[in-house]
Amino acid sequence: MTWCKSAWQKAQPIYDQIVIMPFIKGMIDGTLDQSKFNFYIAQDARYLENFGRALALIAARAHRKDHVLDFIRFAEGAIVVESALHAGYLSGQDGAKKIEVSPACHHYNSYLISTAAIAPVEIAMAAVLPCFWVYKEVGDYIFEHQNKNGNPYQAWINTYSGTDFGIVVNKAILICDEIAATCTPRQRDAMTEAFLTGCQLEWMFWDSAWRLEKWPVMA
Ligand SMILES: Cc1ncc(C[n+]2csc(CCO)c2C)c(N)n1
Repeated sequence: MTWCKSAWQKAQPIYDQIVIMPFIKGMIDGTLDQSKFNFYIAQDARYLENFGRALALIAARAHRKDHVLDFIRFAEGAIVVESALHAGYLSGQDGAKKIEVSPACHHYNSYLISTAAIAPVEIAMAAVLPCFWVYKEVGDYIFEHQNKNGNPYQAWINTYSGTDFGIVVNKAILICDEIAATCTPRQRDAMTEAFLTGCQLEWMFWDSAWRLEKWPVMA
């Protein structure tokens, strides 16, 4: 079995808990409270900037030249393409108002940047894979079960269930399998651990938006 298939099998319990989250159910039927979605989008803007930087760091550290190029393109996608989706949802709101990063977003950003900067590069690649793969699976799941009548979250759903995004995700999966095939069992286990951590952080990101998460103590 490929590394990706076995990693996904291990992540299945996390994925199963993601698709039943109230945030996801709300996007499916279109009833998700606008304030929770706005919180999510605002946090995601802070996340995407860091994610783009993490991908650029991995590009710089990749061993194969074709992987350098792939990760440069992923980084561009994170910053440019995704920002367009965000701009659509945030239009009409005060773009200059930079919201405070939530604890879950802060934690995810720190994990991505530190892993991309100093972990062995195969672990860094595994750590960012859930950002692609979980979104593809969740996007497809929502698309299949959605209420299409005036769902305010249609643009989001179309982005992550679309074929263009599918091609990018398949590329990220293929790269991890290519790298895992060159690794020792111990390195592959470390990749799996990083992959599972990324999946947990994806769950936490949606959970924090549902709770409009705040810092437990403030100045
Ligand atoms: C918390 C969070 N995780 C993953 C994504 C999805 N995503 C963001 S950038 C990118 C790759 C390049 O387009 C992908 C798949 C998101 N938006 N927010």
